[in-house]
Amino acid sequence: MSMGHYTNLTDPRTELEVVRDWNGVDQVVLRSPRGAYARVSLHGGQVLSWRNDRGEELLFTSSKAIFKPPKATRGGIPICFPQFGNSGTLEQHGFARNRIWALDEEHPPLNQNDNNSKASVDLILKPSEDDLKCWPHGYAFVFVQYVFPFLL
Ligand SMILES: O=P(O)(O)OC[C@H]1O[C@@H](O)[C@H](O)[C@@H](O)[C@@H]1O
Repeated sequence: MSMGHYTNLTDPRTELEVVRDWNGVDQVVLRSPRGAYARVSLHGGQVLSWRNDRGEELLFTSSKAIFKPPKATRGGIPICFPQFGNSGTLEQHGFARNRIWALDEEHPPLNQNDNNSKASVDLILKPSEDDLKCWPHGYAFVFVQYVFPFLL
């Protein structure tokens, strides 16, 4: 699999790999030359870990987190869509946290003119028929680009 299609790495020293988690879901792992680290799961398109170059975890994950679909992971950076909390008729924080996202190969980088060293991960969620039945407001897809500025 060509990783270059999935991320916009402006620092060629950055290591990137796609690994499979214990549920068979892909995760994108980024490592900077100085040891900073990020892990993004395609389950929910969620950032699960972000560590600085001193190895310190910058994101909270609950000790009660359940890392198994269809339960959303409690912690990291979740994508709450199309509702937050119980503000609508859907499951808490919407269904996007419980879907398997895809790495987006087609979207052009949003930060094309920014020469700072960094890496980004592009993710896309396309609605299923069932999604459109329970949330019939019509949308083509949800696109998310995470930009990690630690890769210096
Ligand atoms: O427990 P979940 O579904 O992962 O949601 C995370 C948290 O989301 C918050 O919005 C709620 O106030 C918390 O009660 C909840 O624990």
